[in-house]
Amino acid sequence: MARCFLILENGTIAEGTGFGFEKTIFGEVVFNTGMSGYQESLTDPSYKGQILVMSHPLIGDYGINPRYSESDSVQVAGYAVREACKDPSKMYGGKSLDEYLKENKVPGISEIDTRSIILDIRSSGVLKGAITFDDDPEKLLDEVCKMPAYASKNWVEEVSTKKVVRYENKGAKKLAVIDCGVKNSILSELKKRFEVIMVPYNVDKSFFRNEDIDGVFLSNGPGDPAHPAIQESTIQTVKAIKEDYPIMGICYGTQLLARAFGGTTYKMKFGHRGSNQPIKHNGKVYITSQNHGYAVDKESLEGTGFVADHINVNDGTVEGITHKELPVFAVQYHPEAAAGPHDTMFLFDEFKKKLEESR
Ligand SMILES: NC(=O)CC[C@H](N)C(=O)O
Repeated sequence: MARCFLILENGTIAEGTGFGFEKTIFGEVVFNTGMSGYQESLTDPSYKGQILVMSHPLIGDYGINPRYSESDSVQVAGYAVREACKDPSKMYGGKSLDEYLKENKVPGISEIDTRSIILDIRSSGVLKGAITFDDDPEKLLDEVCKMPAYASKNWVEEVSTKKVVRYENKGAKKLAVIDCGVKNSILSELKKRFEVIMVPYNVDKSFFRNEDIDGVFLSNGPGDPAHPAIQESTIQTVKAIKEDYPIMGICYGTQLLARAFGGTTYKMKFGHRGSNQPIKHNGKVYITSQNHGYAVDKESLEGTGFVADHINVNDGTVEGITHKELPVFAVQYHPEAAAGPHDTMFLFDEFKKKLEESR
């Protein structure tokens, strides 16, 4: 295994053991505290452009199961772990993290103190970073500091479907899914309940005039929901249809919906990424999976018609919004889990009921 370095804009240069595909990459460095679900995170399009650091020390021990992939490839820019299991269980065939990341042309670094790096991120906020196998990491420090801000790129463009894709479901209500990088597990929950028409993130509002749609779903996705390209496309379309259908959003979808109704979003210090985040909704506490670095600004919901009725118990962040009059709601967390607890899976059935009641 080759020497490898994780370089952070705060000057940290962590030397470790490289695995996966040997190349230099740059990205926004974020962390996930999940003990399982490494394959779901690696393949979640919401991580596009990010270097993912895991706080759990041993990653890869149960191998790779194609069923767990959230998209057709590894989406993270790079991966940083304490220990990349070299001899995984054979229960899913025994593919190692090293082989998997090599196949996907993504670099990884192991044998570094991931927890001290995470403490740095928790105190300073998310950082720009790079992973390199070059022997002179110092020379990259300047480039890391000068790399464009993560928020400056429209990452959704890289992960959204380029064409309309239809999934039949005879007799079921028709749901338009605006694909900002939808996870496979979310799509599978929707396909169980609806006839799904998946459309690109920049679908024009005229699409809805020509299709007999019963409801709309706004998906998870990477990047800043305030990006100008998103403002000028997805959010304009959502604005045009926001009072015409039952709408559900997950994660990025919550941010799009809030912004379409006049609310605002902000970048969090280091976000919530893991599968043990407690939220309170209607007097009950649910444990949820989360992967978000932006959030809806609660005060900005004033006058939008939304109430923030899902709240993070740890820090008071808005974790879900429900419209007081319209059949429209969205949650910042991931009710489909993948990986994590299924406490809030019922929301998909609540949404199905809204479509059945509304037309
Ligand atoms: N998983 C998501 O949809 C993430 C939404 C958004 N990119 C954020 O980081 O907050």
